[in-house]
Amino acid sequence: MSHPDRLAWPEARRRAAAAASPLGSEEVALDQALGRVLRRDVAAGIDIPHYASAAMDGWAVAGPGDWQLRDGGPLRHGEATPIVTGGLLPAGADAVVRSENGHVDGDRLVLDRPESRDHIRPPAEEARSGEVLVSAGTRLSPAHLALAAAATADRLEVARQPTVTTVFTGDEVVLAGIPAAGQVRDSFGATIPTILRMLGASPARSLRIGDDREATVQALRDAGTDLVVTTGGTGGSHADHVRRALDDLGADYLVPGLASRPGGPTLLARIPNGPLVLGLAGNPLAAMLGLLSLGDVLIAGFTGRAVAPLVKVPVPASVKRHPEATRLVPVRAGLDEVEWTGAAMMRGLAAATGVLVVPPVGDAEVLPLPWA
Ligand SMILES: Nc1nc2c(c(=O)[nH]1)N[C@H]1C(S)=C(S)[C@@H](COP(=O)(O)OP(=O)(O)OC[C@H]3O[C@@H](n4cnc5c(N)ncnc54)[C@H](O)[C@@H]3O)O[C@H]1N2
Ligand code: MOO
Repeated sequence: MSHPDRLAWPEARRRAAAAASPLGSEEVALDQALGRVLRRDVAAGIDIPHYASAAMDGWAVAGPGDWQLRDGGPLRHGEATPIVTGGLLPAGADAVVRSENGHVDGDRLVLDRPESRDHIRPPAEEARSGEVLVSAGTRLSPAHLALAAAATADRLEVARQPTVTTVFTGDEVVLAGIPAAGQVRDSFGATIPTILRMLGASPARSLRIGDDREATVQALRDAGTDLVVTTGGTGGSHADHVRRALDDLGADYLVPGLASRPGGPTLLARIPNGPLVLGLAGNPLAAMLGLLSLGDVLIAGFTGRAVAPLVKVPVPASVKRHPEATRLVPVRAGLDEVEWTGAAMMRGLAAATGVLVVPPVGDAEVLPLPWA
């Protein structure tokens, strides 16, 4: 069994970010692309907008008022025609008068108040045909999809998502009802696959195993997915088998442990000719923060997603540093540390909107929560 050195948090994140390479891509319809990582730039297929239109309901006019009303264009100097927002501006029009700023008198349009602007949306105001509007590497939001539709895209080339097996260990874990003394209710079955999906992976299978070396070896060896995420069993006790099983399988440790509090036992390893394994501690807060620390950048590597640098902030006076380890501190919006942040507690993280990453020296960084 290995006796791992714990890596500094930023170095562990760098190793996790470099651990996987993009898996390849597939084409999906726009309405299937939310949350996927774009692999080919989306360029405007036409000028956006591609015709001059009215920005307000009212009349398209040519020249200064008053105007002779007519039904449709083209307009000559001194003529006007009704138009609605988004309507094609008739040839000859040089402005739109809003309906509330003019009135019709017989066959004339009379201006009641001068307009401060022309209320015309000119062609190509937003983008020129061919201009790149969404870059490869972007995780697609609803706004990106609406923009891609305006750019006339029908299908998008997106990254294949890494498949994940989750392996939850622990003889003492129960799934329902009142746990007996010595048992705990499961914190992970309903949450970790969902978080993995939020981070851009495709959870394929969940297994539950007892504290058993052979069962752990088998679960890791037979997973058949790009990634395996385990919980519990990362320690050195007689009941902890994740490291022993990885050693049995000849795994290489990319992150043997993390110099963080909590989440110290978090590991990342590669099984030869097999999956990457992200081993999370059993303590619920430690597991969640280990997953957010390394899982996000790891999945970004599998999908080619660009990772934005974390926002740096001074360490608030109220937040204590740890002399050797990076503290992972659940905080509210104003960077106030929440209560109940013991490694086995969930009450603090449930109240938090982010995690402050507090190194032994230097500025802190803010790790966003994917659900906040
Ligand atoms: N002698 C030492 N003991 C411990 C050390 C140490 O350095 N020396 N490290 C502590 C730290 S830090 C952590 S974190 C844990 C790591 O534990 P494991 O990853 O081996 O996890 P387990 O021992 O299996 O479980 C720990 C804890 O978590 C509970 N658990 C496990 N699964 C679930 C689940 N699905 N839902 C809710 N809670 C779960 C489990 O019942 C234990 O209470 O080790 C410390 N000990
Ligand atoms: O690393 Mo443990 O995570 O503090 O409970």
